[in-house]
Amino acid sequence: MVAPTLSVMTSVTSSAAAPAVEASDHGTVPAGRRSAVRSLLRLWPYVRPVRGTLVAAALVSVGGSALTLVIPLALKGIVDGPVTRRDPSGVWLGGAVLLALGIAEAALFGARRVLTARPLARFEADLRAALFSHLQRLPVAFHDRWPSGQLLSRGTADLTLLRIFLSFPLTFLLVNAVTVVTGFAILLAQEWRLGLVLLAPAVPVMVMCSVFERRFGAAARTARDRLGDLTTLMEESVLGIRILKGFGCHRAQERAFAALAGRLRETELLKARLLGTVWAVVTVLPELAIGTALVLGAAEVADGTLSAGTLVAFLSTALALRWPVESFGFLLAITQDAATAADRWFEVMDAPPAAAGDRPRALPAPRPATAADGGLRLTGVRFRYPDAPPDAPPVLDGVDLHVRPGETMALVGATGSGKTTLTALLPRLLEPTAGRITLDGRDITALPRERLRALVAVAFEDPVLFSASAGENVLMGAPAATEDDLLRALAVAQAGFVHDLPHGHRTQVGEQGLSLSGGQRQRLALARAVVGRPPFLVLDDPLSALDVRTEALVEAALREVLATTTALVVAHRPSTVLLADRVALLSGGRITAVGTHRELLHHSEEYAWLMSASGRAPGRSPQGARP
Ligand SMILES: Nc1ncnc2c1ncn2[C@@H]1O[C@H](COP(=O)(O)OP(=O)(O)OP(=O)(O)O)[C@@H](O)[C@H]1O
Repeated sequence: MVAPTLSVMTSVTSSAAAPAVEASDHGTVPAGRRSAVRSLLRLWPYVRPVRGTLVAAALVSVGGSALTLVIPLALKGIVDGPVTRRDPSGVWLGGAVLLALGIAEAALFGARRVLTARPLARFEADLRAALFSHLQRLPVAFHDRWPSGQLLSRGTADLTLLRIFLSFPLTFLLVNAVTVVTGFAILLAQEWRLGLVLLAPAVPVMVMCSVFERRFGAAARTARDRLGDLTTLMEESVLGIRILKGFGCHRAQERAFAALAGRLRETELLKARLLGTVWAVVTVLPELAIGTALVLGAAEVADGTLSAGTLVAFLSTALALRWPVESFGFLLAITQDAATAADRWFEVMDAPPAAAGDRPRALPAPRPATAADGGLRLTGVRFRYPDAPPDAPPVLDGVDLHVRPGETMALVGATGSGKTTLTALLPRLLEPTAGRITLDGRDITALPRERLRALVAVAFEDPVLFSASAGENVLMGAPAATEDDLLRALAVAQAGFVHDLPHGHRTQVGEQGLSLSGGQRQRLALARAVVGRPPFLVLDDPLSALDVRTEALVEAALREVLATTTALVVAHRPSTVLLADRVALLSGGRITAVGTHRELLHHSEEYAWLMSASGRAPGRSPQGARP
């Protein structure tokens, strides 16, 4: 069994080698070829249910922005009318109209927020639920490859970013575009020469925005991936706190954290610099244009070719357009962040889930089941981990094994010989690269997964418990089981300690069962495996964490359970081997010997060595057991 290890150092060194803007390992589309619009459009199926609300919010915002543009026109009317005529009541009336327009504008923008809050919270929740459910269906090989922090950040911060994008930047990208086009039409209609002066910066601003979009997109991707690495490191540090403290590694961990956080900071600063540059350009160029228009317009008013009211209205409109224009840089930045978040979400969602039934590759033609097919049979099973080095031999290389109906077979092999890997093939947590596994003559790939997992129960060497009550943890093995089944399973696994907990089996056992001892967790995991009375039982060294007295008690109870099932039990010690009717020796990726414990002791030097405490190696190395 390969225990989960801290991947901190790996992630730190891999990131250290990375350039300032690099691609992640996890299916990143190179920034140059990526289109933010295409990435965001892929979200359409999830946006569709809230499209009505978004359109309504956009219309309300357009209404608000239209009022923003109407206010300068009302101002022109007041300046050219009551102010020029020195009519106080007209000025008061004009002021009241301006106030009403201002209140209506604020009300419309407020309404947009109210309209979007609830549907967008639902949109975010739907994406999160879809990701979670997909993660549950992805094969173990996927989870072996992906660091947990990368998945956590994609299911949390990235989705919040997408909701924020839909609630504000998306609407304002559209609304501001409409406002700017309309505003310039009004400006050109009022005084076309001054309007052209204001339009002059449009070309350099557009070029700048396109360069910015590309570079910011790459930086946004790097930042989100680095945030994922940081999340992984934090999660591992919290889960592995006992090891870190026990080995005094917390300083090294802090250094690793500081290095990763420093790299994330660098990327965020790069983003800020890019945003600062584009913001400066889209602010300064229009300001210069407005200044130039002011000077030229004042000269025209002095010449009498332009009314003062028109100049006031023109400049008010130009000033009203400042924010929509300036905000483009900032809105583009959020759009890039959101497109990156969408890419990262789809990278997980695009990973194919484990097949529900048949394996896609061709199976040998089925033949009628015979009595000899009963029990558990592995024929020519090969397995290689997808991330193993290309020159590494397969972990399993032609395993042939038959566990007869009702028999208990112990599986013995040197450490690293592939015992845990073999047990993971039976409930299809891993898929063989070649070969066939049958249960009572039925190919496991032809069984629906739920059916297969009801037939085969597994207790792994590393007993994982969840943040739930002790009883709920056991009943995960058979949700339909009754209280009597639960009590029987607890008795079989010698888990009577549960009754002494403050609330009996309803006591919460804490995150990952860390409030329990290793032996207690192992007994609960054993109870979980036997609670559903499975016809096939796979136990990976079920007695390893028990003291000698409890081991004897569990053994006695296990004998009763094993008598009623077909079982494969990974064993490291003679006491566990003695639970079995026969023993299979796994060596060099194959089953090299099968027989009773006594027979193998006599006929297999490697087996005798494995079972002895002498430490004297046989003629060949048992480690990996390859010549
Ligand atoms: N996810 C993985 N990716 C690549 N190689 C792996 C992976 N998991 C295990 N291995 C390798 O497969 C081999 C078999 O591992 P496995 O855990 O099945 O051995 P084992 O016989 O159960 O060992 P032990 O007795 O120590 O529990 C080992 O060399 C291990 O390094």
